[in-house]
This record gives sequence, structure tokens and C-alpha cells, in this order.
Amino acid sequence: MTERKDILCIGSVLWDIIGRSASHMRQGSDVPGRITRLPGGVAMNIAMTLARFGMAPTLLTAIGRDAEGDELVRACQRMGMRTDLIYRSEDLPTDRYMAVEGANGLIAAIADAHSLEAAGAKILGPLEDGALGSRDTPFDGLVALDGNLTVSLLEKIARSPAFAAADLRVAPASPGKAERLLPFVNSARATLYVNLEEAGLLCQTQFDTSADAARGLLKRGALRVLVTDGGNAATEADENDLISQTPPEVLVTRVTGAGDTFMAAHIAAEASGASRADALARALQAAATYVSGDTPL
Ligand SMILES: Nc1ncnc2c1ncn2[C@@H]1O[C@H](COP(=O)(O)OP(=O)(O)O)[C@@H](O)[C@H]1O
Ligand SMILES: O=c1[nH]cc([C@@H]2O[C@H](COP(=O)(O)O)[C@@H](O)[C@H]2O)c(=O)[nH]1
Repeated sequence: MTERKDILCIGSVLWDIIGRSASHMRQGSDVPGRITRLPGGVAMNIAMTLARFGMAPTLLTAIGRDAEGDELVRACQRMGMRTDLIYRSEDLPTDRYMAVEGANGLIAAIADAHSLEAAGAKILGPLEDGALGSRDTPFDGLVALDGNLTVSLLEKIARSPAFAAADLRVAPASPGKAERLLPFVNSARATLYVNLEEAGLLCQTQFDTSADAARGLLKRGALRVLVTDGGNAATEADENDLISQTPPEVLVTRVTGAGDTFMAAHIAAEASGASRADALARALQAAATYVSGDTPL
């Protein structure tokens, strides 16, 4: 048996409240459908997929000491995640995200990650107090970091000695928060996972293909990037190599979480020793399976 590989997942762990309808929707629509609540947040979505791919995630996040928070922590534990280093706040409520999806895709979403933002650097305590790392022995394993943290905290992480030895994988939380990742582009730190729109936002332009976007990000200083573009070709690139591959054709039944699934599958593939081309192919396959998954309406 191979040992489960550890990975730190840092960022949002919250409740997703998702409304889904089989109808085509637009602003002001009022239609029948299903409303579900499930664990979410980019860091959590990545952690859930990593766990499915056989990795052992440790969560670093802020969760309220309220009933919703207790239930969320139990849900994380049931999925095999390490939760004892989570910052549990007495006075901050557990964060929430709300989205509405119609037959024509995501209509709108609101992320309320205020507690994570308010907790700030407190969630990173275990990387400094010896639980996971310290000043003299920084953490040197895999880290998946999401861009729900504040810009100032992300800037601090991009420069921090506590992260200098880590294999850092970073994803934006949403297009609205993409620019928060600029410190990682400018400082040539980390592997960045972005979609085409987010790549454009980071470079203040618009790209037509993932390969163009990858070149644009590298030119601005990024160390290594993965750019996805829905059903079109995705690209992985660093200063030495650029690989583009087209995702398998599938019937899309859900869109929330495709990017997170892609990133987690790619990290897991590399952690198991896959080559660059294989890791990209496995991530595209996993994302295709995910977006074509069953969603009872
Ligand atoms: N229409 C689609 N057909 C096949 N695969 C898709 C489709 N949409 C998304 N995917 C898969 O999910 C990955 C991420 O999707 P994308 O829309 O680029 O990211 P995000 O969810 O971050 O917006 C794609 O690279 C692809 O592998
Ligand atoms: O500002 C944010 N938006 C979205 C998310 C999370 O991202 C997922 C939806 O992302 P997408 O639409 O890219 O699939 C949800 O689980 C949601 O909790 C988040 O953490 N922060």
C-alpha cells in the first residue's frame, strides 16, 4: 500500500447554498428547483477532491464556534480531513456562499467570506508555532492556497519565510478576486491555476486561448501556470515548456467547482509521480467526469 500524501489546504471552508433549476433563467426569474447545502469554499472543494484522489488534506481556515461551524467541522472529519489546526473563532460566524444555477449555467453568486478575512493571519499560526513548521524548520510539503484571503495576507505569504520551502499551488477564489493573486505573479512564487478570464484579469487584457494566456502570465513574472478554458484546450507552462491539451467532449450538467476539481486532480496526479503531460490529461479527464456528473433536479 502506498502512503496517503499530505497536503495543506489554506483558505475558505464554508457552507455552499446552491439553488438549481432545469429552467433557463435570467435576472428576476422565479422558477421551481432544488436548494441544497453542502460543504464548499475553494480550499474545501480542493481538499474534498484531493481526498477522493487518495491524498490526506489538513485544513487551515477560520470556522465559527457556532452550530453551523460544528456541523461543518464534523463533515470535514467524515471526509477524512485533519481539522484540529483550524482556527475556531468565538465571535465570528461560519462563512457562507450562495449561488443560483439554471439550465444556462451560473446565474449569480455571492460569497460571504468575511470571517476568514477578519481572522487574517491567525489561520496560519500552525506554520509558525511548530505544529507544522517554525522559523528554523519551515513547512516543506505541498500547499494548496485559495485567493479568498485578503490581498495583504496573500502579499505576506508570497514573501514569507514560512512558505519559502513549500510547493505552493494557488487558485483564485473567483474572477472577482483574481487580482488578489498578483503578488504571486510578480514574485515568481507558486504554481498558479486560473481560467482564461482570470488570466486576463491578472494581465489586464483579454486572451483568446489558454496558451496565449499562459505566455502572458509567464511574461509578467509567473513561475508556472495552468490555464483552463471550459471545453477548450487547457495549457500548462513554465519558462521551459508549454503543453496544451483539449478536454474530452462531454454533456455538461454542472459548472460549480469545475476549476477546483481540475486543480486537485492535477496536484494529485503530480504527487503520484505523473509526467507533466499525463498530469494535465488526468486533470482534464477528472474535470470532464465532474462537469458531466449526475445532478438530480
Ligand atoms: N464544457 C466543458 N466540456 C468539457 N470539460 C469542461 C467543460 N467546462 C469545464 N470543463 C472542464 O473543467 C475545467 C475547468 O473549467 P473552467 O470553466 O475553465 O474553470 P472554472 O470552473 O474555474 O471557471 C476545464 O479545463 C475542463 O477540463
Ligand atoms: O469568492 C468566492 N467564490 C466562490 C467560492 C467557492 O467556489 C465554488 C464555486 O466556484 P466556481 O463557480 O468557480 O465553480 C463554491 O464552492 C464556493 O464556495 C469561494 O470560496 N469564494
